[in-house]
Amino acid sequence: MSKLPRIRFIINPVSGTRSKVDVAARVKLNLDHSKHDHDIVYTDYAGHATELAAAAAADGFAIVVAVGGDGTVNEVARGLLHTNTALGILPKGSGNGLARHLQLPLKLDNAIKALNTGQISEIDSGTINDVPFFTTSGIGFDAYISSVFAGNKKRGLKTYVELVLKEVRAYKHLPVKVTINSTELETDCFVMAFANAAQYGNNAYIAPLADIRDGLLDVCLVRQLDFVKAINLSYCMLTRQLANVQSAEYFKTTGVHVQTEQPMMFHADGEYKGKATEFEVKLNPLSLKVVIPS
Ligand SMILES: Nc1ncnc2c1ncn2[C@@H]1O[C@H](COP(=O)(O)OP(=O)(O)OP(=O)(O)O)[C@@H](O)[C@H]1O
Repeated sequence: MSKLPRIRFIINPVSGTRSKVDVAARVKLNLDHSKHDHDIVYTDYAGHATELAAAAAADGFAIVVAVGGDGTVNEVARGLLHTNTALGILPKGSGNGLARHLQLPLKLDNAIKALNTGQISEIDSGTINDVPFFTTSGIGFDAYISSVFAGNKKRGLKTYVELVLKEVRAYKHLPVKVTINSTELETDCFVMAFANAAQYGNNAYIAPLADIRDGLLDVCLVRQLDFVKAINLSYCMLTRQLANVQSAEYFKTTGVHVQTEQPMMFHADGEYKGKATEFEVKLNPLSLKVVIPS
């Protein structure tokens, strides 16, 4: 029997904005079969990828590759947390936040080839109310946008930008009580982002200084937003700069507690997760192995 390290590809057949390519055929063509054995499985329903990934980890697979968007990456990564099995990514979504942060190739053939020569590294992960995230989570406007985006049949960056521009004027900040680095803060909150990676995806940098291996969350708080601040913040996000202090404030911390009077929406890696009046956000240092380009 072959003793080669094994790779499992988990394909979400419903993810991606691009035309449906035959991933199995491209894997056959580009994977170095002298280095790895592989198999390919497909998800049948939302949440299935976590079960498939956890089963692969328990079975001793060296690498499990998420083939899909950030939702699929999140589900696969959850199944691999605190195991010896590393996460690989063939990015097929519209944002591809973790793939971009880790500087993985975005083109399918190149992403497969990168697995042949990649090295294993460890990254932090976070939880918001016990829901794991790997790039960002957040409460307020960005969660509201993910809730609207989730019900939108059209995907992609253009749809997303149109949606943000349409909703940003109507959305209202809410009062929150935040405990961060032992300091209590009573403030308005338009959006509070908890960043493990620097970007949401699509090279939109909500926390330009975030380091995915530093054991810390980068918190970005936007208390209120008007038109001028929105322009400043958007410009800074797209040029990877910190926004001025009138627009946004940044904190580094191992955890955050937030209490609100009115229920606020929250998201994990861009997936809407519901509403709550209390949020416990935590960081789990070096809790996930990943394959990165060597
Ligand atoms: N077989 C399936 N049928 C229906 N939904 C699925 C299936 N497999 C996975 N899903 C769900 O599909 C959702 C979307 O997946 P994903 O985020 O990877 O793709 P995407 O939405 O096209 O990408 P992006 O979020 O980058 O735009 C996930 O929430 C996942 O739970």
